[in-house]
Amino acid sequence: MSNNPRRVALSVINDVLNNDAYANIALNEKIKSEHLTELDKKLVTQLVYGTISKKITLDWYTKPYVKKTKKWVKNLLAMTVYQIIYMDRIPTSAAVDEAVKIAKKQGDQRLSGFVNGVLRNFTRAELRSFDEISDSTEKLGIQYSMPAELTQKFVTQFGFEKTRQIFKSLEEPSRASLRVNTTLTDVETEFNKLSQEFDVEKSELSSTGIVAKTGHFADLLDFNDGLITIQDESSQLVAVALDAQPNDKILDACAAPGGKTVHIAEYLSEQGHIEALDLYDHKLRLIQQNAVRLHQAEKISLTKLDARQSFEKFGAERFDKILVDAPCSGLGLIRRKPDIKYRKETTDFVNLQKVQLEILENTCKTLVSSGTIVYSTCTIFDEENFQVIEKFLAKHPEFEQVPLTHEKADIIKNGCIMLTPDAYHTDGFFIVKLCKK
Ligand SMILES: C[S@@+](CC[C@H](N)C(=O)[O-])C[C@H]1O[C@@H](n2cnc3c(N)ncnc32)[C@H](O)[C@@H]1O
Repeated sequence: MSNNPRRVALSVINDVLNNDAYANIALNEKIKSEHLTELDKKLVTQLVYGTISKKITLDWYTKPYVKKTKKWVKNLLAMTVYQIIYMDRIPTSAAVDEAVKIAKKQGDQRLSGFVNGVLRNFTRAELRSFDEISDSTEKLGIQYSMPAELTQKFVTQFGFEKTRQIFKSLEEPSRASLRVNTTLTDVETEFNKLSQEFDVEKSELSSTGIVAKTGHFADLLDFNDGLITIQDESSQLVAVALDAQPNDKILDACAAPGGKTVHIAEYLSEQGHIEALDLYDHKLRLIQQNAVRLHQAEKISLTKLDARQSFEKFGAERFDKILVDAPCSGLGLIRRKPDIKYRKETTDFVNLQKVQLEILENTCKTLVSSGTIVYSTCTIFDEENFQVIEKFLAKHPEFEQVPLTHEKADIIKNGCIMLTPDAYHTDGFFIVKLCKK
């Protein structure tokens, strides 16, 4: 018998919002372990991502009726209000009845009465208007479900209007972004093939990129055979910036799951080589899987190593090029991973910057003279981007910045690629290139 999809969704939402689980991992595990029909799997996915991404807004809607209650009850109310407001095909009465049943089963008679009362009050009243909120920054945060501290951070760096544009674009569904492995096929051939089945477009940003509004590309034969891979258009610009030459020896300091490692490898001949590092065995295995699938495994060595030990491991002047695709807050990924915005560690910019600088500091000693470092992050905040580079260059006069260029001039800021998620509907992303004199 199939399990109740709302109960399954609530347990994932509780794990993510109350116990800091990652939404994608918690959801995948639950979907695998519970008996659900294909239709229910879709419903669970929508309830989980919809409720998590709009949690602050949803709580605000029921706030007048809820003084204090348990966290899971608040999550249940939010998930139900999400269905009532955003899912036209679910009748309000069905959403409320299901919530009351869950409250009775997971709590008791009193809690189910409370849930029933709140939801009846909510459905009887007119939907609150955001115009009730007088402070414009607070209003923006509540309207787009962004925590207050983070909203303030966006407004401080980008200004009010740009922040609104970014938040608005984060509400739109993510697109699927593919990269063609040009060592095995060409963009035209893949584009024509994919066009027969999907509504695809060529990427505006990456010459080897193809984008689609929807589609399950990981099930395709060409994905399995390594002719195409899934990679955001922004990430596709990193290997291009590194400009690997066929015989280069390259250090990929923070490599897992290896999306950029395999892309760089595609530029190398048999004489070229990449040392790919990461902290965890299970993550190194992901690089290996990618490398095998894209037919690049012979050019890549995997080492479990803290990149801050690169010099001790590899010695001086060992690499022609280095990629530091640094561990970061990931705040450029909110559209695809909405739970990121609620994580405490994502706004610990001091500690993140410290680690980012330490990685650059150590790896740079392994670079040959005239060698280049590309530093990239999937975040758009200065602390993890421009400030890191300013501090690094201030301490290392032997390095200088190499300005990056792109035919879309609006993605270049101070010689770096800086993609905000609203501009081309990509992840938020940053790339800078440095050269050792
Ligand atoms: C942004 S992700 C890299 C994504 C990867 N370059 C790609 O394109 O698929 C950062 C990676 O750095 C790893 N990492 C974090 N701290 C590290 C360190 N001190 N040394 C090496 N790797 C580290 C993380 O485990 C994570 O896999």
